Amino acid sequence: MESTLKELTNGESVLDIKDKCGVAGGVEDIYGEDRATEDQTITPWTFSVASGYSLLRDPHYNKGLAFTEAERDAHYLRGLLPPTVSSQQLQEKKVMHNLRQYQVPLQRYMAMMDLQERNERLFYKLLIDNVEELLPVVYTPTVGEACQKYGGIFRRPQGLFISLKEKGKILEVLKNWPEKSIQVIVVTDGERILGLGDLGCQGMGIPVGKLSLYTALGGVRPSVCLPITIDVGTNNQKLLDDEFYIGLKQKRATGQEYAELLEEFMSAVKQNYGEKVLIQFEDFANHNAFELLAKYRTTHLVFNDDIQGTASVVLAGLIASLKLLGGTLADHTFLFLGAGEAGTGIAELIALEITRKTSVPLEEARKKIWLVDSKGLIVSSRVESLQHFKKPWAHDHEPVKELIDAVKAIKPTVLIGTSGVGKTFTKEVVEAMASLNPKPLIMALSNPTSQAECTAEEAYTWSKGHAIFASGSPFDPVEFEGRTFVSGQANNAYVFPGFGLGIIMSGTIRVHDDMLLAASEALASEVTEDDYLKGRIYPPFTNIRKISAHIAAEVAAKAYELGLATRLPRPSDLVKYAESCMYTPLYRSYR
Ligand SMILES: O=C([O-])CC(=O)C(=O)O
Ligand SMILES: [Mg+2]
Repeated sequence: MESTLKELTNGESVLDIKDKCGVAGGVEDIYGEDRATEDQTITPWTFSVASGYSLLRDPHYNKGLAFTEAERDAHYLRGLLPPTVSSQQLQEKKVMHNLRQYQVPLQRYMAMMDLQERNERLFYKLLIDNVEELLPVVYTPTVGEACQKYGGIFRRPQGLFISLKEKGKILEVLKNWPEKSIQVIVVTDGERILGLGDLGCQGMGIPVGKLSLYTALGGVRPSVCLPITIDVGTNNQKLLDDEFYIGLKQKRATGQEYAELLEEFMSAVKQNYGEKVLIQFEDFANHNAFELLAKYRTTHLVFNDDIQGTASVVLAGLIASLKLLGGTLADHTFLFLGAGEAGTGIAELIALEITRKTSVPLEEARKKIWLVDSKGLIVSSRVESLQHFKKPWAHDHEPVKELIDAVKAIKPTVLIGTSGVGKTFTKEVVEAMASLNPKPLIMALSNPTSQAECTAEEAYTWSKGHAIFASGSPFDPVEFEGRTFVSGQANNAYVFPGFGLGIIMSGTIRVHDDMLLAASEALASEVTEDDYLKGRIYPPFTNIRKISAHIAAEVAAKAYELGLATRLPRPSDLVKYAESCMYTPLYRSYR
């Protein structure tokens, strides 16, 4: 029988044939056991109740000193713990105290990662209760440094690594992951980590960090989150020469080889987890980011955080800022430094919002938006040589090389930095913005802090306290002439956790741009009078779970309206429903 099959298959695998005949086990066969033939291997999963030593070593269930007397008896923990029984609150106090002893941010990051590996609920309790203090530790800016040094500080693997070595076996690799039910994947190929460039396999810090925010900020259960790094090599010579580098030591695969691996990955994910797993692309280089989004947005539930998430957050800040600046979006003129994923993604969403609010056609709306890239202002005479995602922004104007000259020529009311290059909003640029506008809106979005186009202090002092400022990475409040300015953090972290929750809770199968607009409106409406008085156009992160519930509700409402939601009937109160879906990190009692 087997030899007949092999003859019949002409060398193709039995799985291929099964696929073609449409008899594959498909998504229901999550272990691949039905579809495997006798000569194919499957994973021998076992499930058992954790107890004793293994319970203490299981981060999902470990509670450390918080195991009660009864639990210590029932779960064979006697003697494995010292006599004292602590509350989670006391544990939290202790860990926060210990963390604050570390002066070096990277040590805090490592301590937090160790905690996540040791006691997951305590990790999330800390992150949720101390979000303003800990966000810069597990996320930008520290996560950037962690990725740069990832090999050196590597202890235990986190997430799933899919490299060129796994070509042809990606489905099996997915089955190696211990959780079977996955709702969100954040995936990177490490080619453009924040504004730090190609960090190859060490980009893993980003999916891990983003997903910890999915849980802490958006309330998505940790067990349904899967961080993935696709390793196709790196062109970063420093890493290739680094003996501690953890990735493939080869130059990046490109072209067909790259596309095939990604195609196998996308198919395997859908096959293994079904239609409703959200795949968030993160920190891919421009060319791949745009292509992957265009290629998969009609067949998969995909979301590019750098193009779409950043756009939604920045648009929210712009909508909110109208209370301070006056006018409508269509009355403003926007100038970007940087015409990559973030720049063009934001530009497109601003134009879309203008068309939704007015009768202005998209082509006209785009004319209010100008972009500068490394070669200068994007103008129509350059159109032939422009990458396709820049072409819509090539307006009629004479060539301008420098940003400062573009500011003087275009006279923007809003200046947005998405260049990935630090210190590019010079004193001259900020002063020019301030001379053109009573309240210049300046956003320095590049991450981490070292790549910010200018600092909060520079924006306020150079504009003599007139600028409204927001940045991608956080800055401390700034004192200027007796006033305290608190800047907002225009980071996609405001939106993606709530956005993802909205999609998951409604069973939405595709991302639609109108859902991004809904998220922007929801976030903008959370800015209070008190925030405006301090000069901020984003709410503080302290209330982020409440904000995420609102974003989730608005995104879900839009999905239902568009007929893209599959969870029926639609809950009548979506905010309440979102809140009820959210993970809480309090310990549970064990029977
Ligand atoms: O990770 C962040 O802080 C924001 C982001 O997506 C990026 O800079 O690529
Ligand atoms: Mg990113």
